[in-house]
Amino acid sequence: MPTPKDVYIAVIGAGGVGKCFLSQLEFLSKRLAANSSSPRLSLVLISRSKKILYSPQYAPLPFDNISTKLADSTQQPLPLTKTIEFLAAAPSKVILVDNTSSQDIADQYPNVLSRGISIVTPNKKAFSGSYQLWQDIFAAAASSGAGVYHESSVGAGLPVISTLKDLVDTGDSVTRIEGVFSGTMSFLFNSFAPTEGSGGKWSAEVAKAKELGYTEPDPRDDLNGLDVARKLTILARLVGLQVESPTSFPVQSLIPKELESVASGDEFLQRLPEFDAQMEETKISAEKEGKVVRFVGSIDVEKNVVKVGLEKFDRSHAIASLKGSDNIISFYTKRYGANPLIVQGAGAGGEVTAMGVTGDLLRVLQRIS
Ligand SMILES: NC(=O)C1=CN([C@@H]2O[C@H](COP(=O)(O)OP(=O)(O)OC[C@H]3O[C@@H](n4cnc5c(N)ncnc54)[C@H](OP(=O)(O)O)[C@@H]3O)[C@@H](O)[C@H]2O)C=CC1
Ligand SMILES: N[C@@H](CC=O)C(=O)O
Ligand code: NA
Repeated sequence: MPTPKDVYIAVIGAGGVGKCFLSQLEFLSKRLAANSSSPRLSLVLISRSKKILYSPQYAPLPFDNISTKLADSTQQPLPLTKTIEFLAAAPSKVILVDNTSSQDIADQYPNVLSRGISIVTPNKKAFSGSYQLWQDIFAAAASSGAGVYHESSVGAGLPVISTLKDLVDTGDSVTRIEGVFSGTMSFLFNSFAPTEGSGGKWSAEVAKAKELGYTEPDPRDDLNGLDVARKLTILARLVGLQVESPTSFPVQSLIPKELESVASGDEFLQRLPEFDAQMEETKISAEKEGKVVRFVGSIDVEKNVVKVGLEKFDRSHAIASLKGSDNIISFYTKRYGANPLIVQGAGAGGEVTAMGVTGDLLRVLQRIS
C-alpha cells in the first residue's frame, strides 16, 4: 500500500540526458530514503522509442542495470495515451520526466497536467511550440495544481530560467537578454575559430560535438539555428513577449543550401565535409578584420525584437573567449543597470543537463509533498 509520502516517477527517454538523469535519480532517492520525513521516490515506468519497462501494480523498479533491463524488456510498448492513463490511475502523486525531444509528447502536456501529473523536462518543444500550447500548458497546471518545470530547456543545467523568473517576479524590468545560447554552437566556434591558433575543420568539429552528446538528436536542429531560436522564444515568453513561434523572427541557418533537403541526419553528416570551404570563408572574412565569428542571439524586450545568427567579435570580447561548450547569457535590467547579471558555464552535455532536470524534480517535490 502506498503512503502519502510516496511519489511515483515515470521517465520517458533514456538517451544521453536520460541515462545521466537515472543515475542522479538513484542518488536522490537514496538520499531522501535516509530521512524519514522526506518523500519516498518510486520509479514505476521507464521507456524509449520502442521499449518500455513498468510495474502494472506500481511496485518500484530497482535501479541496478535499469538501462540494460529496458533494452532487454519484452513488455509490449504502450501508446502515449495509455501511458498517461496508467500514470493518472496511480494511487499516489506522479511526476513525469520527459527526456526526449518529441513534439508528440510535448503536445500531451496540457492533458498530463490536467490529470494532476507534474512534469519536469529538458525538452524545448512544448514551451517553444505554438503560443496556444504555451498557454494551455500553464492553464492546465494552474487549474490542477500540478507543477511544470523546464530549467534545462535553456542553458542546460545553468540557472537561466530560474534567474529570469526571479528577476520578473521581484518586479525588475528586463530590457535585453543576449549571449551564446547553444552548447553545440559554442563548442563548434571555439574549436573551429579559436582566438589563438588555427582551429579544426568545420565538419570534423560538428561530428565531435555530436559524439560528445552536445547536439540535438539530429544535429541539423542545432546548425539551422532553430535550437537557439527555441531557447529565445522561451525566454521572450517568460518576460511577457507574445512570440508566436521560433520561426516568427530572423534566424540564420548554417546548413549549406545543397544539404537542405537530405533525408537523414547521418547522410547530412557524411556530406558536410564537401562544404567545409563555405564556413572557412566566413572565418577568414572575420580574421581579416582581426575578429572571430560566433553564433549569438538577443532579445530586445522594449523593441520586441528577437534575432539569432552569426556576429563578429573582437578577440578580447567575453563571447569570443568562451571555452568548450560554455554558454554566456547576459540579463540587462533596470535594477542591474549598465552591468548585466551574467550566467556562464557548460551549456550542453548529459550530466549538466540532467542536473537541471533533477533540480527541477526537487522543486516539484517541495511543492507537492
Ligand atoms: N544533450 C544536451 O546537452 C541537452 C539536451 N537537452 C534536451 O534533452 C532532451 C534529450 O536529449 P538527449 O538525451 O541528448 O537526446 P538522445 O537522442 O540521446 O535521447 C533521446 C531519448 O528519447 C527517446 N525517445 C525519443 N522519442 C521518443 C518517444 N516518442 N517515446 C519514448 N522515447 C522517445 C529515445 O529513445 P530511442 O533511443 O529508443 O530512440 C532516447 O532514449 C532533448 O529534448 C534535448 O533538446 C537540453 C539541454 C542540453
Ligand atoms: N543541442 C543543444 C543542447 C542543449 O540545449 C545545445 O547544443 O545547446
Ligand atoms: Na538552464
